[in-house]
Amino acid sequence: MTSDKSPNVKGLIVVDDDGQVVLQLGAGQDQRLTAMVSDPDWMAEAIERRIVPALLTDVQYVALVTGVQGGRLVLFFDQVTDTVLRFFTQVDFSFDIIDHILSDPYDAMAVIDAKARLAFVSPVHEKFFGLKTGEGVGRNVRDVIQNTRLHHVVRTGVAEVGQIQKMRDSERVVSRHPIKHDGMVVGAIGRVMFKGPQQVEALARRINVLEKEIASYRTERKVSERAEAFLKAIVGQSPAIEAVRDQIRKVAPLDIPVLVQGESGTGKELVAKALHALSPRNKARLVTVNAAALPASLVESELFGYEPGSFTGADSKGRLGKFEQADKGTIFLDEIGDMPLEVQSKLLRVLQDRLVERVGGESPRQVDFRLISATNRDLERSIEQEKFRLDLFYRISPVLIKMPTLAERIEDIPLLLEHFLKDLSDHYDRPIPEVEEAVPDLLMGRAWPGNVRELRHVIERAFVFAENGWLRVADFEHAGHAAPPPRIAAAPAVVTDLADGGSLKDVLGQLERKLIADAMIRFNGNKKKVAEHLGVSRSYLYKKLEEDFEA
Ligand SMILES: Nc1ncnc2c1ncn2[C@@H]1O[C@H](COP(=O)(O)OP(=O)(O)OP(=O)(O)O)[C@@H](O)[C@H]1O
Repeated sequence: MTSDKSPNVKGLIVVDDDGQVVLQLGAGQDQRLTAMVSDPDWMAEAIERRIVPALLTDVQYVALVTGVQGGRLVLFFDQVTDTVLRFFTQVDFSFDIIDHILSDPYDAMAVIDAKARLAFVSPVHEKFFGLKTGEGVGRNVRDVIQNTRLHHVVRTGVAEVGQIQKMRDSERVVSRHPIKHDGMVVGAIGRVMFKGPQQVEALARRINVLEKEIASYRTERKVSERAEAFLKAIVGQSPAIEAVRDQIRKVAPLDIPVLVQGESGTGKELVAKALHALSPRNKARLVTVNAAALPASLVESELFGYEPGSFTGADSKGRLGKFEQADKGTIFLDEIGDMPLEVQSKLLRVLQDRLVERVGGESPRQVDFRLISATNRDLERSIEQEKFRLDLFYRISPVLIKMPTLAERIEDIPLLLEHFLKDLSDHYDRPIPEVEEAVPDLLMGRAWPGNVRELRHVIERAFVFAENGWLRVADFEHAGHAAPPPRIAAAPAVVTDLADGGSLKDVLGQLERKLIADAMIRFNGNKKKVAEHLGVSRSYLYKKLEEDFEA
């Protein structure tokens, strides 16, 4: 190194084999350094490490210890950066590391000074160029290394990274860095990063593959988190509901039909959603069909689709049936027990052959779906009464998941209460209320013929009355729900407003009209809210409004 700014030898001390100082030059005359090298412990360590810090209060040196005939030579260098000083202070084998870097058989390296003269060529690089050890040193880099640009780098002070350099008929990917001292370029270092662009391409390909793998793991994780969310949506910790969750986990990955049986409002649809979300078909659709809501005349075209112009009133473009929509996914046939017998026969054929024929179509189409069905009916009884086909029952129910009624898992009510209050607070954009201690007991003490759906409605009505951030027993009374004696269904208070007499059907009809009218007033005619509030479907509400109010 020739620059004044580069580390300089500031002095030296020579000691003989007995440890006596025999020569001192420059900084080596400093008494403190003399005392240091005269200390046998310091010298033993310095011989071992070869490069050691020599720190005085006002100046810091790095000492290099080397053997000479009849003794040792200690050279003192100054202008050492903190990092270098730290390296030599903290690493006992710093000399070995430097030795490794300079002679690493995989690391081809060349160092030039500010005048573009080679100062060092690593052994592997010398071998590559057919040079003997040290042969290139002192020569201009351009005369030794083909297509080098190191001389540019010392001139411009700008690094060049990842460049392809042709040397001796092969290409190498190289990096060239200027080396600065106190802001001045004192030299440059060139290193081979990869043995040829192919190596870089191979690396890029590997990175690509890894990136794709990571992306697919991320998607998988997201899918499984989403799937778990569907399981969590089935709120409850009772053994009965835990058993349902276990069954879902076991059965979901298998491609077999599942029948979910349970009273209305027990969460059958939630089970169907979780089964789909945890199945390998979760990237395709879950298509829900409510068999009870379909008039018999439309069931066929709904399920199997129709060709353009196949019947009056049909969409001129034709329509995909639900089975085709569920291709590669899951079809959920809700209320399957209410399906007319003739449709049951057609469904049976689809389940046997996995072929659907559109209304007005000529050739059947192959579809790939998983079937989940649900019913609140006792299908065995329907079979006895010849309302449901036995062969269809076998087809749809290789796995049967029975939903517990709310009465069978009454201990879940506090959790359900908490869950619905959070949900309602989000929905109505109100804070979650505190719950009076007696409320869970009140809810656990009554009968729930409508199961969780009914519980949700009761909580929602009381929530509307909740004031000052508290949900109290009185709010349930306001909502007309504390009145019935525990677990015995009684006529709601509104019955007293109804006209006396008439058959049970008439009285129930009147009661229904009154409830609908009250709700229409309360929700300003918003039919969606009215249907939700009363726990009926919107189509049922429309039908009732047409029959009873607009006629
Ligand atoms: N375990 C549960 N955790 C949270 N919510 C539930 C649970 N069970 C049911 N619900 C809620 O109760 C309501 C009714 O549930 P769902 O529609 O799944 O019942 P269902 O058994 O399919 O009823 P139906 O036979 O009348 O169609 C929904 O609002 C649902 O979110």
